[in-house]
Amino acid sequence: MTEGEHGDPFGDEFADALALANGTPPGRRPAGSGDRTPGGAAPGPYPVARAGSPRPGDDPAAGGTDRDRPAGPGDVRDTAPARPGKRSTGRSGTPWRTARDIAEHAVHEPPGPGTAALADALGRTLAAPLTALTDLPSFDTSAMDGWAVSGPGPWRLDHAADDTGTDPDTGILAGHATTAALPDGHALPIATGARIPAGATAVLRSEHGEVLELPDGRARLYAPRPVPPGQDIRPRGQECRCGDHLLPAGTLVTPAILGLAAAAGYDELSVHPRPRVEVLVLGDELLRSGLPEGGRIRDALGPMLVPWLHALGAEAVPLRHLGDDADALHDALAGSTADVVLTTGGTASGPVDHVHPTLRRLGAELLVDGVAVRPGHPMLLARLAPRRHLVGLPGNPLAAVSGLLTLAEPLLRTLAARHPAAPYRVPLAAAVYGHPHDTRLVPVAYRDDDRHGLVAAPLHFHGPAMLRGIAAADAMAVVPPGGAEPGTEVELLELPWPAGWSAGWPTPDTSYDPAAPSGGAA
Ligand SMILES: Nc1nc2c(c(=O)[nH]1)N[C@H]1C(S)=C(S)[C@@H](COP(=O)(O)OP(=O)(O)OC[C@H]3O[C@@H](n4cnc5c(N)ncnc54)[C@H](O)[C@@H]3O)O[C@H]1N2
Ligand code: MOO
Repeated sequence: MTEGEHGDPFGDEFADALALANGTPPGRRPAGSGDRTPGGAAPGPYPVARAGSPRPGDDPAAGGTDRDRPAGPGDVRDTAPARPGKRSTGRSGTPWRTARDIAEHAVHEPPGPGTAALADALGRTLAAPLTALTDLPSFDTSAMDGWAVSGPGPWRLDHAADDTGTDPDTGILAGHATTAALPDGHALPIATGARIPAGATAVLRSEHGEVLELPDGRARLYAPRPVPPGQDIRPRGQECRCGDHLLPAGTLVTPAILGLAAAAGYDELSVHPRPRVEVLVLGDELLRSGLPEGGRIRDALGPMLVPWLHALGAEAVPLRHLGDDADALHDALAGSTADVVLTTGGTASGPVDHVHPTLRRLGAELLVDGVAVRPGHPMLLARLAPRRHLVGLPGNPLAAVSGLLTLAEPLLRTLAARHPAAPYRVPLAAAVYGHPHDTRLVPVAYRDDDRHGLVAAPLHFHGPAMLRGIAAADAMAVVPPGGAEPGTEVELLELPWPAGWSAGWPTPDTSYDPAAPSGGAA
């Protein structure tokens, strides 16, 4: 870790804290690490102000007053030339909450709803209330294996089989029904889930009844104690009546909801479509397989982002690796039909960081250009066209996660018509150093604490280029500028793994193919 990596030489304390977190000795800086402006600008404590108008993101209204308006060349508010060292990636930037708010409101509403077969509805949002299409249960149902009995016992067991073919020995099975009414003083074997015959007043569990053979050769059923009327009968409509509202529009479809919908008679559901996201991975240095070698490294973001996006309710079209090719990026952005394009890398001001210049070339409107958050401050949000947006994630992997949670999640949430997660605050198990001015997002894991109950323990290995911390995390803690003491309640951004489960793993790219020779595609 160098301060250059964070792009913001805020003094020893913060640099040292980060150095500690990243396992490097604090207080020692590599020679020249203050020289973070390749153009030779003095490494002063404050970033050089950007040429042109103020950042639109500094004003919450700036990104929200003319939403969905087509972008035109005159919309480009970032007029600074994309020369290394000239564009600031330092302290300034849209405040973290404002950035999330701009992303959430970058589109007014989700695309119109459609219908989806039950299995395809998983992870989408109900566009209409779920209303019962039937009573549940739809008939009086036996809750236990035993006997349907009529009136007080003992009961005769010689009730004749009826014309539906009910076997007097097995009785009424689930999925079957008898049309004959059970006379008072009679009993008939019945299985859990079977329809209660007319005339039955209760069900006697098999373990509670005793069948005795009388001298006359006929069998009688005895119960050790009186059987209250209605015992172990689930009456029709106990859970709901046909027409009852089961769930409101806007509910995220989980596996449990699929079960309820099927029980209530649905074959398909009215849901909002998943927003389509195209992931463009930038960087010539990236390998798609094998071990890092010759200065090249593995692409860690492609494998992570596609399923993560799916968990956020989006559908990722097959991702593309574009290298550091400005024209390829231009053509990909110009030709994309996705609701959201997600780029990784190339957001800073290095010689092959093509995102800003390409957005200018396309006349895109920058809604957020840099966020006051660590890691990930060079992240950006741009409008390519009405209802088509680009989220630029920084290349450092944890910085990319930060951009995903800060900008992509709120935008996709609106597009997928999902509700925001309820605000969630948990005390910190240990102190977390703060940035002097910026919000920090820090991976945490839940622990049980004698004093505070559930606490969030900050994890090591949370440097911007590291994924080891987030891989072990339950959530990202939102640490305000200045840091937080142990026991301070901090807001948590939960990771979408439980939601991801409900959102339909595996993703289409990784779906199990029983015909595949290996027993399933990786
Ligand atoms: N002069 C300055 N340089 C940088 C600043 C700054 O303020 N001034 N900010 C730093 C910060 S903070 C970040 S974060 C990065 C953002 O850089 P880019 O978005 O342009 O990303 P790249 O330069 O392409 O890559 C950065 C880093 O991440 C690695 N990377 C990229 N993609 C992947 C991937 N798919 N999987 C794994 N690793 C990836 C890449 O190899 C680089 O090591 O800029 C700093 N620079
Ligand atoms: O290295 Mo940076 O702060 O985006 O993570």
